[in-house]
Amino acid sequence: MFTGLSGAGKSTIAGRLVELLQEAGRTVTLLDGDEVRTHLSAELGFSKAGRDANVRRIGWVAAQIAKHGGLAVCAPIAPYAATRADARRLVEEQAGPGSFVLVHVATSLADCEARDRKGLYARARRGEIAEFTGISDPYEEPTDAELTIDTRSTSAEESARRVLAHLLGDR
Ligand SMILES: Nc1ncnc2c1ncn2[C@@H]1O[C@H](COP(=O)(O)OS(=O)(=O)O)[C@@H](OP(=O)(O)O)[C@H]1O
Ligand SMILES: Nc1ncnc2c1ncn2[C@@H]1O[C@H](COP(=O)(O)OP(=O)(O)O)[C@@H](O)[C@H]1O
Repeated sequence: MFTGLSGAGKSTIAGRLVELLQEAGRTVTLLDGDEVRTHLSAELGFSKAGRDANVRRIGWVAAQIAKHGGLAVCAPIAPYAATRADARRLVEEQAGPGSFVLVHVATSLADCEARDRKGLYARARRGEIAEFTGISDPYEEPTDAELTIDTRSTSAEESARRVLAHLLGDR
């Protein structure tokens, strides 16, 4: 599971990771934040309860996939440590210790805001989006990530290859 602020680079790195896994002959399911919000969590908002339910659903689906030997790559913001821990527990209960890998895409708020690819930070600063992660809603930095990625010094390609190496056991 990737975690990080909006615009940190989760989807970009996760998308490339999926391609690399497929090239390595692995079957992989991508549970991207935006797609999950459209298909699995359409009725949920961005309150703490909404986010928790969303991330637990992702964890549950990933656990089912992992249980049957598949690989799920997930890329939600997942701002709450306890909820990420729930997802970890759900997956490890089904697929064993070490089967859940947390990747913190640790792009700073200042950098995400400078990119502001979707214009969401500007809207959040104007008060047009309530409860926006990093602006008016919390992001709890992980202390239990298996990998931490600094996108200032690591390209998306290199980041995806680092995660791939970790997943394929080349640690
Ligand atoms: N209030 C608020 N806060 C944060 N993000 C918001 C909000 N409203 C809409 N969006 C858009 O929703 C995307 C994040 O959804 P997630 O499902 O990943 O969030 S969470 O894990 O449930 O917290 C996020 O997408 P990414 O930019 O890809 O992370 C935003 O585009
Ligand atoms: N080193 C990097 N790794 C990942 N994305 C990067 C990097 N440098 C710049 N970017 C850009 O940052 C943006 C990240 O957007 P996205 O992947 O949708 O983030 P998220 O899914 O975390 O919201 C993209 O436009 C991407 O091209």
